[in-house]
Amino acid sequence: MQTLTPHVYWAQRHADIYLRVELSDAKDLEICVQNNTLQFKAQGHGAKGDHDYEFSLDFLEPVKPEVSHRSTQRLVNVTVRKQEQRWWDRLTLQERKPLFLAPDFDRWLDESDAEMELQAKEEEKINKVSIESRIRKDPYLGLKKGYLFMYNLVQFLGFSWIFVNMTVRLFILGQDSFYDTFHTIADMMYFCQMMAVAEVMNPLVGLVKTGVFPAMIQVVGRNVILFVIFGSLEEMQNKAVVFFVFYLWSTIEIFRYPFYMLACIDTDWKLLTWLRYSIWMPLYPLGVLAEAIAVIQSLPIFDETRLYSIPLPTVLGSSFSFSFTLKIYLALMFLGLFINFRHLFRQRRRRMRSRKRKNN
Ligand SMILES: CCCCCCCCCCCCC[C@@H](O)CC(=O)SCCNC(=O)CCNC(=O)[C@H](O)C(C)(C)COP(=O)(O)OP(=O)(O)OC[C@H]1O[C@@H](n2cnc3c(N)ncnc32)[C@H](O)[C@@H]1OP(=O)(O)O
Repeated sequence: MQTLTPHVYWAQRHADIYLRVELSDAKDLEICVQNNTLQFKAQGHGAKGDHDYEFSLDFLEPVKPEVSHRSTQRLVNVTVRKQEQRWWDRLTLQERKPLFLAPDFDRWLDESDAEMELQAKEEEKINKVSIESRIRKDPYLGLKKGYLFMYNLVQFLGFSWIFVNMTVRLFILGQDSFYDTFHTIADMMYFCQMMAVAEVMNPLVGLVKTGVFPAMIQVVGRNVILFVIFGSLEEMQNKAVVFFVFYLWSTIEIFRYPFYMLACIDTDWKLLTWLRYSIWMPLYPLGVLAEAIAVIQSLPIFDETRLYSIPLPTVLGSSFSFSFTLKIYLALMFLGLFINFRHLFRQRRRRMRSRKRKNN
């Protein structure tokens, strides 16, 4: 039988050379690398029909002696590993390309595309390792996510009940609904705000990756208003300010808690994420303003009733009024507003940046 040369197509990556030999039903394959030269011999059906086909290639740079190959009905794929991972200017030592050799455009990449492919593979590998190690490191991950999901669900239901109840009452009763908000809503608000103490505990025990201090400002700030100002002064309970404070609190929470619920199941709804990280901008200052009005309205009542006043020895006066503490607290509220506004702004920027990165 006459010995002929098959058509050979090639492509490269930083670590490998790929050869596609156009030979169908190839048998008696002999493929090896000796002295940096690939020797290929096989019998099969090529351009000139059934024959023995062979070729050899002197590589431009050193390759590893092991060769892997896989033959299909239509062709033989040969992979040769480069000794050093780097891009070659051409395949063969001789500058003139052998006539039987051509680029494999199905696998062809230029150097920068191959670099990007390599980078993507590396990133995929790193992600896989980090996911695997996270799963391996934390056997309670499912339990933690389950707890957080349930916590957020309960809070979402609580605040939704408050929000819907207040909205319906506003539509039916108009401004009259302002004055008995406390009596209809307070029990549920007590429940939700007592539960919210978990929001300080969660980052403390490492359940969520966020600062303890902003959560503490938020929870302490609201609970002072709810339990000390509204809860202990009956005179405050039928004031319109209760409506505004409760309405502003619940408006953010009906978006924040479902956002967290979705985060627990690794889901992200664009609109919800945008709302969670945007509507605090008008709501937070308005909330602090409403809370400050409540504190200011309570000052004369504390002075009158002497509630929580500390009796002093007669030389120092009769007693230390709680309203003095509240005046200091008023200043702290605006400091708290500044700290949390900055915190929320950073969270928003971080979140939007990571979203942009994901989209690119
Ligand atoms: C030391 C005591 C000082 C006392 C000083 C008193 C000063 C008083 C100042 C009072 C000011 C308070 C005013 C306030 O009451 C007014 C209002 O509320 S008005 C209504 C508008 N309000 C808001 O918009 C604020 C809402 N609240 C919050 O956003 C949070 O409470 C806050 C702590 C401010 C910020 O939340 P966080 O730090 O957790 O940020 P993120 O939401 O971005 O979360 C970070 C990552 O953690 C994950 N996470 C957090 N919580 C959960 C959860 N429950 N379940 C699951 N996952 C959670 C979240 O997914 C983020 O993960 P990733 O980074 O992967 O995205």
